[in-house]
Amino acid sequence: MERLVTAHEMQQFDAYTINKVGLLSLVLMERAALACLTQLEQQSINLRHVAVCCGYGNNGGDGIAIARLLKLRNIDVTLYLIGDPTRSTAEVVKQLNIAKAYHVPIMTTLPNDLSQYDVLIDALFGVGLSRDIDGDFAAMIHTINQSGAFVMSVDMPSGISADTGQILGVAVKADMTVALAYKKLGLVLYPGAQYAGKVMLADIGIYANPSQASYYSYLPCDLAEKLPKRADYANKGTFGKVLVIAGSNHMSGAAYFSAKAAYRTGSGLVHIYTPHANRDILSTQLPEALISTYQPDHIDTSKLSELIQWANVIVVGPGMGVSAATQQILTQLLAMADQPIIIDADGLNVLAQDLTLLDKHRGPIFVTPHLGEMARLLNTNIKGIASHLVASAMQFSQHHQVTCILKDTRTVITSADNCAVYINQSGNNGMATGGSGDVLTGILAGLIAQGIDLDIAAPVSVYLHGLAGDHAAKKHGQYAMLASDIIEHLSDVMTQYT
Ligand SMILES: NC(=O)C1=CN([C@@H]2O[C@H](COP(=O)(O)OP(=O)(O)OC[C@H]3O[C@@H](n4cnc5c(N)ncnc54)[C@H](OP(=O)(O)O)[C@@H]3O)[C@@H](O)[C@H]2O)[C@@H](O)CC1
Ligand SMILES: [K+]
Repeated sequence: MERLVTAHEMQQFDAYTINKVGLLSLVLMERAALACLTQLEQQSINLRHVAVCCGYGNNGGDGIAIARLLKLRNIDVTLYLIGDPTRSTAEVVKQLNIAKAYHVPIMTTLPNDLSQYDVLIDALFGVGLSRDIDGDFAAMIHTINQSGAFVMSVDMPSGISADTGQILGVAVKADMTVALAYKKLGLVLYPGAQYAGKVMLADIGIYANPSQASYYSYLPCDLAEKLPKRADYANKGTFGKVLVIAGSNHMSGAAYFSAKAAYRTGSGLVHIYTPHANRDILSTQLPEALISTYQPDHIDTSKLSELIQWANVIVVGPGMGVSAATQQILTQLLAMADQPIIIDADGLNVLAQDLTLLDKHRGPIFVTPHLGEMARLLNTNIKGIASHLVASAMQFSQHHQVTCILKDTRTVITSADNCAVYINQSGNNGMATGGSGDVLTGILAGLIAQGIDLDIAAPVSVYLHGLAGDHAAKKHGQYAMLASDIIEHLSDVMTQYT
């Protein structure tokens, strides 16, 4: 598991390490500078002419120490100091005195051009960036971005919010960022992840006191432990029963993807409930599935009740269309069922028309909106959601007591009981293809059917979905891969990592 931190958490850890543990601030800074230098030396780039661009906060302090270490290696280095010197931290004052003692060349005027340098080190702002950048700092960042030099950012690309990954006015486009102690959320969330370039993590001796992470991602080594164990002595009932309510007249693809993914993830039985017109095609495509059908203009409520009682977990919504039938099925489901329900796609669009439906359900609810669906659920616009992924998902989870899987390049998962927030880092742009979301609902249902702990069901499913997508992309390429390829590569991932 990889822990991710906010700016506030990082500041708390820094303060705890310095004030309670007793490690000197200058020692941490020296380690930060050495770690940056080591990373730089491992890149195959020229280090003949280097400029280090510093502010007067401690991120600048790291930069001044880096400039001095470069000077000691006989590299031609120039230190540019931007901003108001009266705002210098105590560490910056000390670092500057040391740098002067080692004769590091220091400039305090804004350069018009930095293209004569091979490498630029960006130490303008780290986790202390608190507002939009303008004036001299903005001019400096534009000059850095226009230089054509290799750019290494210290801790954060200056201008990127450590909490949201958003650009505060203007931001440095780095080739590489050395994250000190922990990756900040803004290095993982977009557009920050793109501005950061390659992210390297450096241990500088920070002691994180609170052991419970507030934000985390999974790593491949987590899968074996998290996937539900399979009993040797088993029958098909052992691995759970999934009900997939999906599809609309002559539109059976979503039901197929969801049901097949649930089987491929290991569930014992999958029952599809879909309009009558889809029976023949689905029974041909997926003979393993049980199939019951309905006439969209006349839902048989007693048949639906029977299916609800049969299932351990229910998927509702993929490909159903926003219709009276979808509305009726969702309403009955939420009123009757007490097992976990996964609401996706048109299930969410119908829900957005009447969110009080959620109050009726007694069991756990998982919602899987993409940005457009989330905007409808929160009655806002996509831009607002995209720039505040974590806050948006958290707001919906807490207000409606549901697990929210907000799907984006970095899918964010928040839970009703305010557990740690999961941010997914597996997957690739080839997964932005029709049917990919249906596959995710099937994986989630499949794992829940097999008894995975509900607290980790959503993160494990999203991570597994992304890894299967990465395997599919390796085989078919990101342009050509299909949702069905994600399903086909579930087996590689589940055998490789377990
Ligand atoms: N000892 C430690 O704690 C360690 C810290 N370490 C390093 O320190 C970094 C954190 O340092 P930091 O907290 O000093 O913040 P930093 O990012 O340098 O910037 C703060 C300055 O920027 C200013 N400012 C903010 N926004 C602005 C804007 N838009 N436009 C203009 N000014 C703006 C702000 O001004 P103010 O808001 O006070 O007016 C303040 O002066 C961390 O990322 C890591 O690299 C490591 O070495 C490990 C040990
Ligand atoms: K920086």
